[in-house]
Amino acid sequence: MIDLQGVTKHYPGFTLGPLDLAIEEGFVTGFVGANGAGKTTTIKLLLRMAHPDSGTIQRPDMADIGVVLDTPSYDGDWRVSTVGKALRPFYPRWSDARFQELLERFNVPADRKVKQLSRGMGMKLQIAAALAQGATFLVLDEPTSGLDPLSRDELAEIIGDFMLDEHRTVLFSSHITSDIERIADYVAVIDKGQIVTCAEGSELLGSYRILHGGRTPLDPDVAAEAYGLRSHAAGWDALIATRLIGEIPDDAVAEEPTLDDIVVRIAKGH
Ligand SMILES: Nc1ncnc2c1ncn2[C@@H]1O[C@H](COP(=O)(O)OP(=O)(O)OP(=O)(O)O)[C@@H](O)[C@H]1O
Repeated sequence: MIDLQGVTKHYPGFTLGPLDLAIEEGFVTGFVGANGAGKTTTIKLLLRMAHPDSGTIQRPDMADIGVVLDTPSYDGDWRVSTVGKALRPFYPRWSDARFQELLERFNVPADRKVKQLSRGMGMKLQIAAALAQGATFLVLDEPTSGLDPLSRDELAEIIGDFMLDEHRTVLFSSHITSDIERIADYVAVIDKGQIVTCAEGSELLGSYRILHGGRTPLDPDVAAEAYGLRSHAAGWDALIATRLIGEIPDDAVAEEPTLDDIVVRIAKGH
């Protein structure tokens, strides 16, 4: 349903792609990468907020895509109730009753101005709008940044409810990898404009190891492919693809990385 093939986008000093990314229908895909890796650019291309220089993008109709950004893009002087009225004409399946019901459930005051909403309320307003619109594909760009643990927990619950219908799909970018680990079925890792991997969560963690070595140096061929190799007084450590790890030296130990380890070491490069 959502498929990017050979997509590129050039900005001065940054190139996204060529990028291939398939987002599985019926699942939540988490999108992670360091600052400036290309997450928002990819999301903008998906949402037609930017045009690719090349490649093809298959996505649902815009009426089926619900968008949640870190801050709402509505006019700050609109009242929450005005947001519903303003969006209604653009979405054939829009439901005022559903919008009202969700605002009440999320405790978002209908008479409050958008600019007066807290971060958590702004996020919930956007979700209420996306669900009232009848979206089947939710795209969330950094929705949990600046949110307290309670609001992040509520978002996880809302996404869980949304996913009860097997034809619904979510793409969710975040720097808070614990949120990604909790919510996402698949995780796509982007680095310097390239998708490094996209895999089911536990498969992703299983496909890398943090190797802590002692005095025996890392095999040079493996070292060339290792990420974030660090030398220190007691030896070295690095993130290495599990398939590349042959014989582990006697004085080395392999441990399963966290998603943070993977993002950080990949960003440090070979
Ligand atoms: N409109 C633009 N004009 C020029 N450069 C841009 C534009 N939009 C993004 N970039 C550049 O593209 C690169 C990727 O930015 P992008 O916002 O996609 O990264 P990101 O992974 O979302 O980062 P962050 O986690 O910090 O939000 C950055 O170097 C950024 O400066």
